[in-house]
Amino acid sequence: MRVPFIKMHGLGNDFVVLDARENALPALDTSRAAAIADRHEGIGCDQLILLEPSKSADFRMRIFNQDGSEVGACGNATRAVALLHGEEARIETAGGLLSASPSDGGASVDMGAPRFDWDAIPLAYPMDTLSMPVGWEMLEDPGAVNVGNPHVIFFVEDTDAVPLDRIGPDIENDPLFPERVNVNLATIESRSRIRLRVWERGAGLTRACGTGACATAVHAMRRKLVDSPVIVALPGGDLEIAWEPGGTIQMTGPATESFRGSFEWDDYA
Ligand SMILES: N[C@H](CCC[C@H](N)C(=O)O)C(=O)O
Repeated sequence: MRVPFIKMHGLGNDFVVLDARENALPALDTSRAAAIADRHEGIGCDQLILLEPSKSADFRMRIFNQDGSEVGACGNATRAVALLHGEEARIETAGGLLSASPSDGGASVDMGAPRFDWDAIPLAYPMDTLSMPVGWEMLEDPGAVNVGNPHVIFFVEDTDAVPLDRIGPDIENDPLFPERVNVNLATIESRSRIRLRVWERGAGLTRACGTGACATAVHAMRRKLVDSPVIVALPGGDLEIAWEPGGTIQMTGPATESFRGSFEWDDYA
């Protein structure tokens, strides 16, 4: 069975998008998702995105990390599929109902309300998620936020001075995080700008992480370190994040279609 795909990215965080809204696809399982996402033997991407019909929204977006794990949110992919859809969209995801408005070269997305309770992150036991009494090597005093997926955020003097490729997997897989976690390293440059590097759950170091930018901005606002809106500067480029306590998170930034192609479904088992 020949299957078309659209290759897209948000600030270099890249996706293979399968659009099954009109024509259903056979069930996509973890191993097939990982095989398609494999950068050496597959098409290659950070996340595989599957669009399907929805009973409660314009369409459903399913998100599979490069390791095949299915997760609840992907900020950069939400902007990409909004651009692909081409008009205002309400999008059903496992992490909640989102609304997106495409603009030229990108999109603005209402990412829903952040959650802070320890069991909403989730953590393995009760803890203050605004200032957690835990640490890994030179990283300490993190915060945790769920924005449809779990994030832990550390403030550091210099994001480039931390060996995130070595420490990231240790934190991602720590038993404190029963569903694993995305690891964010942030430097507060001013009250209107944050520098951010992310080790993503199930994908590793990426050039950008939209939900990481949302979680980090909200955490920095809760600690009264920045104002809203704030620019989050990722290796791949900038996102603008706005939030007020009690409200939902607004994320604005670019999205790009790289190319289109097709592949033989049965080649990826
Ligand atoms: N790795 C994330 C999913 C992708 C998030 C990221 N690519 C974004 O733009 O938000 C997780 O396992 O929760």
